[in-house]
Amino acid sequence: MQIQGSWTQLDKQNRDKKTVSVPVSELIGVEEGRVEILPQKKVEESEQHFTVFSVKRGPRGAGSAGLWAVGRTLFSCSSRDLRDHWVTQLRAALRDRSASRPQRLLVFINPFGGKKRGVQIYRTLVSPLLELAGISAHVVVTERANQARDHILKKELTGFDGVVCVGGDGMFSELLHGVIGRTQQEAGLSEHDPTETLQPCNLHIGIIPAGSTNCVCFATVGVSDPVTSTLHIIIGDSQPLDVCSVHHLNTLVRYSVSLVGYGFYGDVLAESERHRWMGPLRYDYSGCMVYLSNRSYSGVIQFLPADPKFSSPRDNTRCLSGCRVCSESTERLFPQSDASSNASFYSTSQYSQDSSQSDGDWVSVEGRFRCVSLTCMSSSCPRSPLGLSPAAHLADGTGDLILVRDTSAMGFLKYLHRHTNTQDQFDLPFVEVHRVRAVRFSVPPGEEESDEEEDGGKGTEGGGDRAEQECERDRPERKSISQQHLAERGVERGMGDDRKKKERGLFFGPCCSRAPSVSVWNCDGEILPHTEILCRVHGQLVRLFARGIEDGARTRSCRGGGRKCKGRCVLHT
Ligand SMILES: Nc1ncnc2c1ncn2[C@@H]1O[C@H](COP(=O)(O)OP(=O)(O)OP(=O)(O)O)[C@@H](O)[C@H]1O
Repeated sequence: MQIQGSWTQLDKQNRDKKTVSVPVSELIGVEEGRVEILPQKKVEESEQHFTVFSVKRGPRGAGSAGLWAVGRTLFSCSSRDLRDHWVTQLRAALRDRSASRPQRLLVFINPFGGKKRGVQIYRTLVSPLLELAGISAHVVVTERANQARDHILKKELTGFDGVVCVGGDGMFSELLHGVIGRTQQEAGLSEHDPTETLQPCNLHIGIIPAGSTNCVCFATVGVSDPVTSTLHIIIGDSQPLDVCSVHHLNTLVRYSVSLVGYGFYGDVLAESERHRWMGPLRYDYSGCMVYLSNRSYSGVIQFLPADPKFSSPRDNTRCLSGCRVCSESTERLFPQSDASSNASFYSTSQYSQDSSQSDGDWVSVEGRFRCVSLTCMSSSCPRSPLGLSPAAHLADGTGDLILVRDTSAMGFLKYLHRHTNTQDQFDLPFVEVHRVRAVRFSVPPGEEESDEEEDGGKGTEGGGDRAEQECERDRPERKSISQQHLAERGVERGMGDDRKKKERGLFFGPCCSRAPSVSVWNCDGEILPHTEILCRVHGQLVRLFARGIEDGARTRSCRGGGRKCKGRCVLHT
């Protein structure tokens, strides 16, 4: 049952204005006196006043759904005793009814993420709110890539209720790998075995968006806003999240929550890594260049379909806060009575990379594709508000596999454009979408990249681009994953293979002087070092301090503490 606090606002003539209700679970803190927290802390001592801080939802409307702010309500009492009584009672209510709230957090700040404002964002917006809520934080400002992941994997974490990153999707990925890896180590499980039923992680992950891409935050909260995310952490929201493990020959390559993409999305990432010096603009530039190059790739895709009776990628539903499909999946994924059923569901034979189509359940598709994408969530972002797969679920143990077959340049543009509006991007003859539990990808015999050792401009070092080199000096070890793989694979060499010249669009020819026979995989913004992979979706493997996207129509609008509420309120018991 949700306990509500409600009060009536009074205007200057002490007349009732309106009654405001706030669930106790959405109270942030109570302070004696007249207090302001943001943008700067101001305290005015007063024996008869106290200030209540609570979650305030932003006005409904384009772009603000899901935006939370700090609501501030000033109460005046007839005596100091009465004031103290209220403060004590409210603090006790907060303590008693908030078992899920974190008390101690481990925070990692990437000082180089996005516009390099991570430290400032934490100091000015996050830390004051954590302090108000009585949450203590141990803060690590990272000095190198993968420091946060290694810290979580190796250091003592006793006493922490959650780990938080201040950064972008890359930082989130570090925490994801650290938390999953640590949990499996402690459980004595092998992450490399694709048939293993991994142990769900108890340590919650919080994301304070401060990167150039904050897709995971946007897709799980609905907005990319540091204050909103901090408030979700404070009130101890808990959103389970499916995670896809990517394997190559029985070795874990990476975990992904948003996109494992081959073809267009892989090429855009590879191209953008070469233009890192451009900053966030590089994604637009690379998107245009790769689109103009008009490439498609051969591939064999095998997938294990999810049970269509629970949901489908084209059922026009949205995974919103309190999603029914996800809650029902919890019961299926973690049946109280029979813990072993999960293991048999994912039987060894079904996941063996060597197994053939005779596995029965596996479906096989072969052809030339513009892109092959697997996503465990809608992957909505400000540019694509409904995302790659609008009906995908955050926590139902499935992913959506989107196959875009080779088509004309105009056809592909139509597909891409539909991500930016409400038109159905799957309603095109060259697009198919499947809800799946696992996917295998291989290159047909004879199409493998035969020329990995081909010469010519390998890596970025040889490029001699000064701006790029200066940028890299700012970001020690940043080159370690994607750029290393690019250099090793020779993807940056101009992608040469004259055999494929005839497959280039004539009109767009100048943009793709040489077409490659294979693409690369983009795994949540990192390039994978392998082409042939096996992906498996692990239902509700991690938990975020979030609650999914709130349906604006269903949420209560709390206006307490707004500018018009000058603060004289009467509390109802
Ligand atoms: N101190 C550091 N120096 C260099 N790299 C770091 C540091 N801390 C974290 N990183 C790495 O930087 C990468 C990008 O960070 P993050 O996701 O926070 O920012 P971003 O701006 O969204 O990233 P990108 O520039 O890749 O879009 C992460 O993969 C992380 O591993």
